[in-house]
Amino acid sequence: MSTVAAVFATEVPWYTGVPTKLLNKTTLIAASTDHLPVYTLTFEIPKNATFTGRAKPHSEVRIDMGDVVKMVIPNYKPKSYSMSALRDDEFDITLKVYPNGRASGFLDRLQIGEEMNTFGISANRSRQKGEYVGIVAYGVGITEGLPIAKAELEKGDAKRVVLLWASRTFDDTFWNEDIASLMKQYPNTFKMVHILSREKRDGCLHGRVNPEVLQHVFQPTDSEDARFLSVGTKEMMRMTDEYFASNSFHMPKHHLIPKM
Ligand SMILES: Cc1cc2nc3c(=O)[nH]c(=O)nc-3n(C[C@H](O)[C@H](O)[C@H](O)COP(=O)(O)OP(=O)(O)OC[C@H]3O[C@@H](n4cnc5c(N)ncnc54)[C@H](O)[C@@H]3O)c2cc1C
Repeated sequence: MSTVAAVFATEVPWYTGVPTKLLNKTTLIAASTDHLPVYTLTFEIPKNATFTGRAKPHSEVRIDMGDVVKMVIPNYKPKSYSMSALRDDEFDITLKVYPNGRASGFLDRLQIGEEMNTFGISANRSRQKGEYVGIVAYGVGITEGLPIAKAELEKGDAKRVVLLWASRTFDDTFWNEDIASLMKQYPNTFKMVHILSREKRDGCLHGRVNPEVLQHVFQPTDSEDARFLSVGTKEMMRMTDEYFASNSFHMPKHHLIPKM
């Protein structure tokens, strides 16, 4: 074998990731007949790991820019998960486990102390500044929505950050203490709105997200300065862009973090 062929034969593809140990599993919503379970998995950040190609170190994942972690599911493929928290030596992902879900099922079965391959990847986004930030999170999309809302509040240039979270019922929500503490910390800047499709509850909107709901929830003083983000399935995000456009917030002009 020539030297070049030998190098190619041994080179590990960039999307293989590096072994990453599961340290902890926290239940946010327990499995029941009515609710799919949601867990936070805490992993140790691999030390002295080398990343090539588009893979990047976990410590360089920019939660505020929509970067994600790729969880390499054996005999399947790398699947995207938002990093819900990043600390010096650890990171979290928060996931909903779907019935027969290939990736979420594997992650659910991973035992504390076991390793799986993971890597960080850039979402290739830039941020548009604006005094008004509106975020719509659909279901488990809050795993990206809340950390970005928090990051926007910490940056300090937004005068208002409004987060609309669409869930089936209030029992499908989690992180309510984190949300309450953000409301306490930023009483004049942060506003949280829940919309529930299958429950009527005081203090929450009822129904599905539509242009009228968005107009009611997001009321920037200066519409030119308004920036929005929606987090959900591709179809939900495309639909939300259309709703915003019908309210005169045309995308990508009003995207908070448009793709470059
Ligand atoms: C950029 C990005 C970030 C993401 N971040 C997160 C995250 O932080 N947490 C998280 O839990 N997931 C996240 N996801 C979704 C995740 O990548 C997987 O798609 C999800 O875990 C389902 O994969 P699965 O293989 O378990 O399910 P599959 O085997 O693909 O599907 C199993 C069943 O579940 C249903 N299903 C799958 N996905 C959804 C869905 N989103 N809503 C409703 N039903 C569904 C399918 O229709 C099917 O019936 C993210 C996706 C992207 C693109």
